[in-house]
Amino acid sequence: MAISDHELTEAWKTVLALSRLEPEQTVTILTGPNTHPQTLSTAIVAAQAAGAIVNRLDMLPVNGARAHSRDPLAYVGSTPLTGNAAAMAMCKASDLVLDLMLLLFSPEQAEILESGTKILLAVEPPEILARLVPTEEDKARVQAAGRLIAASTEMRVTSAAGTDLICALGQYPAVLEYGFVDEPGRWDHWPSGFALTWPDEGACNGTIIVDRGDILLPMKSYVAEPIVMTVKDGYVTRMEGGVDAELLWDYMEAFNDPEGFAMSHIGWGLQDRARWSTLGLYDREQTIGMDARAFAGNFLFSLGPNTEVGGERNTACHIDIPLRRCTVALDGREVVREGRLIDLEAAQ
Ligand SMILES: O=c1ccc(O)c[nH]1
Repeated sequence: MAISDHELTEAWKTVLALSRLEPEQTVTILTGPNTHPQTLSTAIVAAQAAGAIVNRLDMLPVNGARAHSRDPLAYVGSTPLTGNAAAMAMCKASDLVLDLMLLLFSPEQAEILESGTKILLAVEPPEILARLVPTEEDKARVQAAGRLIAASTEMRVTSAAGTDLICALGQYPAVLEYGFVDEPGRWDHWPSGFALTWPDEGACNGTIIVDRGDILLPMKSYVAEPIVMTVKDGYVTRMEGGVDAELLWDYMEAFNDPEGFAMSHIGWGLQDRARWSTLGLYDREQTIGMDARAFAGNFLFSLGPNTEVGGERNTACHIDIPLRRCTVALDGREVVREGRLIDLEAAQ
């Protein structure tokens, strides 16, 4: 449902203020063919209102003839910035990049962040951006989860459906997604509201049941028949189930890359303003499904890349699978119980 330019401009002003944008700082807005015009026009107004020097860098699309999905998160790793020294120089010379195109899971994103530039991803439609404007409370909740991840050596995920997954932790940092970029060199995604990390390489084993109603992304489907995934030494080695399982496997095989079957990030949803059911009300191409990734109490796991945390696995195949009704425990301490969030701050 549409929102007004005024409402989205105010939302941008809030997010840029939370991101500590200062007068005279330089903002580069990365755009592409799928950038929403209202998101762009209101970002420009809000960034100028903050006194920033605002540039636009419009990128030509890549990978279109290789990908089997139009979702920008479906085919990752190479972007219009890959091998593009001029565009990289502009991003690195900026204090803040507003990514309205999607660089996520690319070595170029990591390289820009290393220069101290902040990157904020924002590609959801305007009404979802406005509904999920981040807050300091979101940040506090995600940070509390991140502290627990950083202090833990094991994540165990179980469910009545039969999930039983054990992941060793410690090799990789916690990645916090609370929707704004308030530190130099930080990446975040507006909208979001979840914490994640990666299992230690090769140290993730067990069974994951993707049950009825659980979500496959970028398919944007609610699974109708359970998928039984066998995880061995950090890779999904078997997928058994009905047509959902066959469709997923067929899609992943198109990449012809065994690294796409590796476990990627693992974590849980903390956003109580996001809902499991929202995805079902949108056409597939209208959203990348951030409500599905962020709804409070999900267990979100992913397959594919680990470049976000400095890993070498730059596979183009990236699958996100949020599960309901799981229990997630860190060194035995439950953070989600049967799909319901445990309030860490209250429990402390
Ligand atoms: O914000 C995001 C989006 C996709 C993903 O896999 C991780 N975080």
